[in-house]
Amino acid sequence: IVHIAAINKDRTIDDYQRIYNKIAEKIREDDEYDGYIGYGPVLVRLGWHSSGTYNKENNSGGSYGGTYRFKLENSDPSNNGLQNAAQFLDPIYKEFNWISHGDLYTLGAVCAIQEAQGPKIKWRPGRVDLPESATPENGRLPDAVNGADYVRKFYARLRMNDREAVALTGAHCLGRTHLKNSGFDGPWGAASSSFTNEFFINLLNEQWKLQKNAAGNKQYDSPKGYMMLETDYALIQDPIYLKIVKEYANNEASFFKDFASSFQKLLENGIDYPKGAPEYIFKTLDDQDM
Ligand code: HEM
Ligand SMILES: CCOC(=O)c1cnc2ccccc2c1N
Repeated sequence: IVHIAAINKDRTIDDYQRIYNKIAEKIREDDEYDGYIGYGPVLVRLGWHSSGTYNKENNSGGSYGGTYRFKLENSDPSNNGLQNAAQFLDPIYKEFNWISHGDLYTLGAVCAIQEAQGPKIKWRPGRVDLPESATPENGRLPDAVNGADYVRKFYARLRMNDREAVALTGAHCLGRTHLKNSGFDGPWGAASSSFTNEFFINLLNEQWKLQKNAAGNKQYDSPKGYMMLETDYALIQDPIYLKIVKEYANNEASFFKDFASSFQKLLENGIDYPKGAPEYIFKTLDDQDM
């Protein structure tokens, strides 16, 4: 399968910055969502899940076709809760319906990370809405009740190495788990809407206890009300991952640099960009004194 980015010569960075600003202003406006965590984290998860269906073996799945908009994909149990992000983006799409769904989902995630004071993420337009027949089957997104071997193998399918895998999982500094969505619960009170290296610091500093939650699923809980999935905790069980976790816990700049490159790679998996294809770095609302 080959997906070539379609360059729309009529659209400039100003057009996409306008959409970015609309999303960023709406994130500020709709601040009550999920106990005042806000829409940032679930927008990041939508951008990740619409890209995480990629399979390097046959270059299938991924963000290009915007197939999350079809029932088969948005009703995948792995996508429980992402309807909130899709509904958030609906009015933005209605106002700017010249953008493809794949570009919108990924732009929303980049916006959410940058507005959460995370790193600048380079973003390239050109994804094209594909028909429903292009929708990947359910089951391509990762399960949370697994160890390091599973995590390494899963990320390899997305062409990610150990550093990229650890960096990407650092996005779990944002938001929380919801029993009704995934059968996991927490963190309590501590869920954050700022993008930092706190996830790695927590992994190393908290006392973790593996226990069954109210849904009977195993997760690691700490006395201070933090939680980790088994796939999170795997990052300190595996000696290679552990070394990288320590690096990011002690050097937020290194985490930011690796996250920015890994997240762009994740969002662009499966897409061939023609030479000279435009690449944008959007200004935050703060950068624009808005
Ligand atoms: C092995 C890989 C991963 C597993 C098993 C996993 C699993 C999960 C689960 C179970 C949740 C809770 C969903 C809910 O109950 O609402 C969650 C939330 C989240 N995940 Fe992951 N995840 C993984 C990797 C990633 C990656 C690569 C990113 C982004 C780069 C990411 C970003 C997020 C965010 C931002 C949330 C919070 C969403 C919210 O607050 O609504 N995750 N993840
Ligand atoms: C910085 C405090 O948050 C955490 O340590 C943490 C850990 N794992 C997660 C896994 C999925 C979603 C949110 C998660 C989360 N917020």
